[in-house]
Amino acid sequence: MLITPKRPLFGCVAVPGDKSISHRALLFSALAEGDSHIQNFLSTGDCLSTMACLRRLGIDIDHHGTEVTVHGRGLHGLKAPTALLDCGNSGTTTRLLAGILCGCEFESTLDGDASLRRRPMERIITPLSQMGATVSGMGGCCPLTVRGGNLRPIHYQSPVASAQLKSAVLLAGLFADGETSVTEPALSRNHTELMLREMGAEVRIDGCTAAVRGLPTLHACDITVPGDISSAAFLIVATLILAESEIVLTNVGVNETRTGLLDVLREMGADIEIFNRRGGCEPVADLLVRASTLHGVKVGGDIIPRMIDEIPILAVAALFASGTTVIRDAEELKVKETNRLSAIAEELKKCGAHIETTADGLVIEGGHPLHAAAFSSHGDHRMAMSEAVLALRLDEPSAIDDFACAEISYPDFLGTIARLTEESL
Ligand SMILES: O=C(O)C1=C[C@@H](OP(=O)(O)O)[C@@H](O)[C@H](O)C1
Ligand SMILES: C=C(OP(=O)(O)O)C(=O)O
Repeated sequence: MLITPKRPLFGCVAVPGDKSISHRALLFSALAEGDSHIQNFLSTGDCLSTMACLRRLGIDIDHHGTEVTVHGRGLHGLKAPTALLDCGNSGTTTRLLAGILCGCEFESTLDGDASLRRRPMERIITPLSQMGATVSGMGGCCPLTVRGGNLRPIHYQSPVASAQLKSAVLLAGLFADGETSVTEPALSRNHTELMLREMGAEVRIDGCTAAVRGLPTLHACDITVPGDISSAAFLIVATLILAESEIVLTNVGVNETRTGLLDVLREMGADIEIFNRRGGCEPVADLLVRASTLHGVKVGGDIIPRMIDEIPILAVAALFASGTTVIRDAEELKVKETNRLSAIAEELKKCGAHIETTADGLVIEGGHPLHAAAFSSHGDHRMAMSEAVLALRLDEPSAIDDFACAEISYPDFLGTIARLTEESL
């Protein structure tokens, strides 16, 4: 894919539905009694993997683009699959579904692509085994075989702030008689807690501890998925770094456990207004973003889980900020679709960036001259879109290999950029 430098972005756009919430809407609706209707569903790679797995587990799902109806079969309604459960590229599918399968009295195997097979599953194997399930992986990775049933509640002190780990334990906790809780070192996204509560489960949230009481009856719901702030992030940074740009992003999910990037960009000097706040258990808002003069910042600690998927695009913003940006406490990026810390440093250097990795983050010196380059996405959607945003600001067209992986979370990303550019003519 060849990306040419662009004029300002201008106009109004709604980003696609939130990936994390789309996964959860499917999974939890399957465990509910009755039909759940989902609107603005993210109908792309990862969420379609979740849908295919649920169908293999005997759930009927009607799917028309962004509208989905899940015919829930209740907490104990999943059927033994006759084939492997293919989670594709999706860590969320694997870890959340593993938690649910621990409550089912049959054996099933979860597997996925080469990237997924490298991602650590030991982090869920440990607590799920403590609950009484039999979960085994190849060297702590996929393929993962789960034999469930007869679970006991636990309190789990998680070594890592991970919503996927937390959700796996809480979902297994739905099948255990009593309260199952997870305490994490910093608060990760809380969509599981909010949606389970909305569906009638007894959920307790106390700082970094989330707990669920087992054996609830979950009731079917109408769920409208907010726009994905992790997808909005690419358009926000593109607008900030392309002079004279001004865009409005409508219907963006602004759950506080996801808005770390907005806080950091504002601290860097970004002109971002959040208005029209509305919504139910998952708040949404519209964002007005204008091109801005940015300066470097130090980022680390509890804010990192609130922007865990936005570090690659923050690194791109930092290239156009004066001074140095230091990102710490981000070692979790090493176990995403690719090692995002080394991949960002390797790729951004290709266009002349001054960027180095540290043990747990990145140091980026902004303001150096940059030039067009041939980038690799490393097969990682967030890398591909970060590189595309960077390419918009380079002197000549830049190439990105395997850009197609962007479809995992934002299929029409380049079309959206093209439309916003035309509107500025
Ligand atoms: O729960 C979720 O939907 C997600 C949690 C995060 O992963 P971790 O739980 O591994 O931090 C995030 O990186 C991923 O894109 C989606
Ligand atoms: C890490 C991500 O997703 P997952 O863990 O579900 O593969 C992501 O979308 O950036």
